[in-house]
Amino acid sequence: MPTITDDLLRKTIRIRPNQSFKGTYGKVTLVGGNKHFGGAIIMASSAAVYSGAGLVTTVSDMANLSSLHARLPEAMIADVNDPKQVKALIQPAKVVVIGSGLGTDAHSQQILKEAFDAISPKQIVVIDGSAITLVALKHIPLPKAHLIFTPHQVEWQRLSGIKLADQGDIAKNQKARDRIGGIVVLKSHHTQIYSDKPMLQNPIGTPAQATGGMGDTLAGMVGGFCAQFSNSLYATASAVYAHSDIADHLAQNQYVVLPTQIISHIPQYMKRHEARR
Ligand SMILES: NC(=O)C1=CN([C@@H]2O[C@H](COP(=O)(O)OP(=O)(O)OC[C@H]3O[C@@H](n4cnc5c(N)ncnc54)[C@H](O)[C@@H]3O)[C@@H](O)[C@H]2O)[C@@H](O)CC1
Ligand SMILES: Nc1ncnc2c1ncn2[C@@H]1O[C@H](COP(=O)(O)OP(=O)(O)O)[C@@H](O)[C@H]1O
Ligand SMILES: [Mg+2]
Repeated sequence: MPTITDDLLRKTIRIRPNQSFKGTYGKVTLVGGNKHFGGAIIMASSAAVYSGAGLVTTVSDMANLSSLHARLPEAMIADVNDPKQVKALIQPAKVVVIGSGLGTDAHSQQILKEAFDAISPKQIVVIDGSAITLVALKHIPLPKAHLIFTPHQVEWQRLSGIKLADQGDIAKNQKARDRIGGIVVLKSHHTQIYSDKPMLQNPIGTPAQATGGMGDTLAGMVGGFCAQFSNSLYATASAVYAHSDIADHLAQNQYVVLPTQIISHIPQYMKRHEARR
């Protein structure tokens, strides 16, 4: 079973060419954050910006407008309750991250459907949190695109039908991924990444990461890495590894590692692990 090492980061994180501009590094649109879960979409959006995405737009409930602007002035924001804006901001994105803090009520369901309708086949779509739950429980059809699912174990149980106790069975998980398609980041204390290639195992990470918002942060990182680096599987695996490696480092001196602390360390970490000249 292949394990991810920091070699993969050096192959994935390219040196930025001098002749480049924000457009070179990909547009990411994030959709999520209802009135109660604003923090989730703020963390995901911050993780995308701090991972180096060229242009980040957050489509969220307007209740989150001032907190998002105050914490992350780099991001643009649009109203998730305006279907025209949802469509207009999804269409030009290279990567769409959807679901972090979206919620699962009827209104969230409507937003997810509108967002999926706006997606086109060349786009990369990171499906996280509430979006996974809605797809699984409300049978919302998936868009035709390059899909990356980031379920925790309960979300994977909902999506795949595989009970938590059986999720140690790699063949079973692989079979479910083959049925669903795309890339599946099955998050746990040792996250596994399923795709049409052999499963990639993340060998690192710490229980200091077991705190709310940790997965929202990973979803934003996956979005940011996929916006910039050409191989989506390697970009995803690199984001997973970097997320855990930063956490491991901080956990040497901390009982718990906060998602926002991981976010603030991403730019320095990426510099230390970029491709060698
Ligand atoms: N600050 C925020 O705004 C936050 C918002 N969040 C959002 O809240 C929404 C619901 O997500 P949740 O994951 O809380 O709710 P879910 O209903 O999807 O699943 C969580 C439930 O499963 C249980 N569980 C058992 N084993 C687990 C495992 N291995 N991993 C994870 N959960 C396990 C948990 O204890 C909990 O009862 C998502 O949209 C998410 O993005 C959360 O990320 C928390 C932080
Ligand atoms: N014990 C642990 N060891 C390593 N990583 C962990 C541990 N517990 C949680 N994590 C990581 O934290 C994240 C939790 O994701 P998730 O449950 O979706 O969080 P949230 O939705 O609250 O943001 C995943 O990336 C998971 O791998
Ligand atoms: Mg989550």
